[in-house]
Amino acid sequence: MTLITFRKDATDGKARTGVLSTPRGDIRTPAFMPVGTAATVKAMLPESVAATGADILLGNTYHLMLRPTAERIDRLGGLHRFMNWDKPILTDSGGFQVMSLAALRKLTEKGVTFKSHIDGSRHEITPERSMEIQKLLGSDIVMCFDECPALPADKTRIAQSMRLSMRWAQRSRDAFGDRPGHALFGIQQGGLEQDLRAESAAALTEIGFDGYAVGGLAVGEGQEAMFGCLDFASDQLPQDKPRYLMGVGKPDDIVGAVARGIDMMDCVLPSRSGRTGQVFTRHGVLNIKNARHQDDPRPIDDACTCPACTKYSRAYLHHVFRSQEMISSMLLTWHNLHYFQQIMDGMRKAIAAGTFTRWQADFHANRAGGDI
Ligand SMILES: CNc1nc2c(CCc3ccc(C(F)(F)F)cc3)c3[nH]c(N)nc(=O)c3cc2[nH]1
Ligand SMILES: [Zn+2]
Repeated sequence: MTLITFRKDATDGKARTGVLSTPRGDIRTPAFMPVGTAATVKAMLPESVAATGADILLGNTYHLMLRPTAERIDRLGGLHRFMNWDKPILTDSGGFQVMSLAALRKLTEKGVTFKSHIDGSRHEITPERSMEIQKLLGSDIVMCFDECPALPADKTRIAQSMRLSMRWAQRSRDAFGDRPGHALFGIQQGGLEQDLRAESAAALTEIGFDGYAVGGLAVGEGQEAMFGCLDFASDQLPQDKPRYLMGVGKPDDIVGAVARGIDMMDCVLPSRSGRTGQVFTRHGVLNIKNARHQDDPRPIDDACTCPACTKYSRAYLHHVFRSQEMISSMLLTWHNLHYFQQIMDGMRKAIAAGTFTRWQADFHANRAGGDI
């Protein structure tokens, strides 16, 4: 069984481009990973997600352990078979979702107990149980079980939480065992504190992982604080392994993160906002429900090659959104995911050509207003 290998093909400043190879397929980096929370990228067929250019998608331990349960998915052949996605899947470890979704949560050294937001049943996730669930799901890239502290929090609280996550990282590593062809990623914590992030990076590097996530960000700190943290956090992590910034983000967040050494990102934004009528374009954001679109025969973006832009007018998309037709979510989600993948493709090419600085300037100039 081949291992998972990360090949860096080029760098431009702190930005990198390369390929993360797995037995289920290659992931071109920098990579954007669509969120497929409960075994589906909402409003998209798997073949449509692949057509947008996604090489990997995200699944969720928390949601799937509650319904339909990891054991049932395992009995049915694993998550890839279950959801008809044969490319790589990365699953989060569940801790973040428990803290943001579940009720009556209790955090101890052992792990987290909570009440299901679906039926009120009681559950426990520990590093060991999280590894077991992710193994039952069959995901290719497994995340350590961690605690992502809610901000704002004082430095003492951030330090205690980070040190707990580092003990859980060791337990995750021990429970993951030796699984050729599957990767385990550690998650750096430490809030916005350079010294705590350094301590976390050192602890994770000592344990040894196939990739390193920057956790604890995109939790309301704002872009300036996030970029300030990335300015030092990336360099604290091993430079020969993939770096995954969790939960990011808007197009300009993504570009700024890649410029600071990030290789992989995920965000619900393109899919979730597509369902609310928010459309991302290279000239900025528009909302299709606005009355100004109701007679507009033009496509969303005449340079976009997605089905929404090549086959439909703004007037039509306005109509089906207003009428709450399912095709609205399908077309707008497809367009947004396609657009996010176009950004990644543009960055990969620019980094390989050594023209990333110019590409960034064009990216920001294009978005500077103008009627979209
Ligand atoms: C939105 N901001 C954010 N998201 C964050 C996430 C979730 C990422 C994720 C993974 C899978 C899914 C799924 F729906 F596809 F399943 C959805 C979201 C974090 N996850 C962990 N483990 N540690 C963190 O410290 C952390 C920080 C995060 N900031
Ligand atoms: Zn489009």
